[in-house]
Amino acid sequence: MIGKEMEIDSVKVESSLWIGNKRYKASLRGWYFSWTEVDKRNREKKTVSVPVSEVIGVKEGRVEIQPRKKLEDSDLDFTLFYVKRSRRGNTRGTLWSLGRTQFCCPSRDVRDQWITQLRTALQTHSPSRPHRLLVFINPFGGKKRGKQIYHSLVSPLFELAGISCHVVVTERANQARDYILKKDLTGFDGVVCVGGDGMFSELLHGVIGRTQQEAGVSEHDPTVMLQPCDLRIGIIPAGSTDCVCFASVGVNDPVTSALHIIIGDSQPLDVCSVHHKSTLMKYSVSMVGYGFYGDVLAESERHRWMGPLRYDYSGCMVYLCNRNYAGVVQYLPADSHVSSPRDNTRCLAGCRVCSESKERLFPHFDSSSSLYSANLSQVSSELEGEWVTIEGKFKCVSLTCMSSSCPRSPSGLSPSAHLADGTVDLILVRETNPLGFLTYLHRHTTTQDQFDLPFVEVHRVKAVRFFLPPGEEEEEEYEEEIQSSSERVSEDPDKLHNGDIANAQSKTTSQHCLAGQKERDTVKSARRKKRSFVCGPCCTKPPSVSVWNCDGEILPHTEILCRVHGQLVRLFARGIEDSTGA
Ligand SMILES: Nc1ncnc2c1ncn2[C@@H]1O[C@H](COP(=O)(O)OP(=O)(O)OP(=O)(O)O)[C@@H](O)[C@H]1O
Repeated sequence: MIGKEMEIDSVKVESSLWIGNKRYKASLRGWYFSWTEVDKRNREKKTVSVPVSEVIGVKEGRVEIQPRKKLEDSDLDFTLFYVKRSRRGNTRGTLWSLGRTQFCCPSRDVRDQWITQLRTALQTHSPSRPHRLLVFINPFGGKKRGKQIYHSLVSPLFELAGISCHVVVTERANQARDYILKKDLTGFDGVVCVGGDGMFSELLHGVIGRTQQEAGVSEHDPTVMLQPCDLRIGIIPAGSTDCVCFASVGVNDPVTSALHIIIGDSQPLDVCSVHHKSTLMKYSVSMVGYGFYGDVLAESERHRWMGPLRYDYSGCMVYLCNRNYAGVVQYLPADSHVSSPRDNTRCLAGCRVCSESKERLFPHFDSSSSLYSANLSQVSSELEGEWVTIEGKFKCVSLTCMSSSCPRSPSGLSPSAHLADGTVDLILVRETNPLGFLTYLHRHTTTQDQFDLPFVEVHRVKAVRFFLPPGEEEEEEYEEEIQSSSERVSEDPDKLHNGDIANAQSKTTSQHCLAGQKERDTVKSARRKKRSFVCGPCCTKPPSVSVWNCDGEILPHTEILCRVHGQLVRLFARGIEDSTGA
């Protein structure tokens, strides 16, 4: 008899269940819920096994949520929703969708026991699932489909999983960042953005800034040990660039990301702080690039009206200019015994290098030393040979905390970079001929090694300084002009940001510092934007100095210090699942 087969303890159930007219032997044992088809002669056939940690929800009756919600109430049925995997095209990652199976039980009692036990198992085996989330939607990101993506694809899944959400549709840039910095966040288990990399960056700055405010840590001190952030960040990709999502999940698919959030995945992420003297400029998780990548961004800003095409156009134009920039790069090498940018490994879900990383300590940093001396010998002697110095002319200098893979470059800027090992990859492309540089760029789109070129070098590092060679320092006059403009801005914040008056209120907080910085950046960027990085018939003297592109934003200074903060934040993700094993 079916009823007698039922055996229950806290997380163990076994009984016959029916799917359609086929009988299955189902069991819930520890971490797995499995069902095996049994034929009329009691022979066992194929087994399906779902980890409890990947169950999205268990509902009474026959339930459908897609394409629209439908419920057929019945005393004998229950519906199980879970993560289903499939491969997507030529990308490395695994696409997740919502799996659904309707089970019919022999009695109502058995049905209720299954539901109770499955829900208990969920609580026991998935303690880090979020219950309440703060969601920010950028209605103008990407193809302007953020609201539609959230309401049609994501919200029904959150509802099914019993997650309650407070949704804010942003009305201006930096609203999400300011909200996180200022408002009461009690009760939220995480923050989620529906948008692109720019929206993610807002959440990143909000979460890091808030955590440091509460811990009484000054973000402007480049030597300080930042406090790791508790609030996890989720990304629902809906932008024109979804690089962070792509590099941490392997695909940019809203449903896959929503399911990772629901099951409470947690992926630590290294963050690079970028300082100029004693001022925090920005945090970066993907790319900080000078030279080619800076020029392309600056040029594309001048052609915003072209839409996404502006990147291709600007890329071609800047390439044709064949510009090189003089600079001094200093770096603090990471331990080369642990990993290297050319070891041909990939940072995948459960990465051993990341999990063994103990790079959160930063033992070599000497806070008393001058960081930005133009006198090279002075800098070297002060740091007693630990920093390596390279001076030369570069096509580009890039730093990347992660592989920075994207659909166009599936392996990314540095294919073997890790998400959370406390290091950053420094890529130096020295002066070369246009064909050589084209080869370098083209290899990003193929499987060929882009570092296997005589003018390219790559180093795994913990910190980088960049400054101009003696005699080519940043213009003081320019600096002063910017300073006085930003002072005027601070006096009258309305002039720059309508409705952003709150920025002027708490002058001592991190929020104010960042907001004030943003305004200074705006003024500086506006000036820099006027400077053309493309030389043509109208360009008399090509600029000798480029700009830094920091995760898609132009930095207002050339001389910077970048420092990695290992595992500073956590995403609702698990790294790229190896699709060959999925
Ligand atoms: N309501 C809004 N109005 C204007 N800008 C906004 C709004 N909400 C967010 N933003 C800003 O828009 C910028 C771009 O947003 P997002 O990254 O979501 O889209 P995107 O299409 O990928 O953008 P981009 O290609 O310019 O990086 C972000 O830097 C964010 O600060």
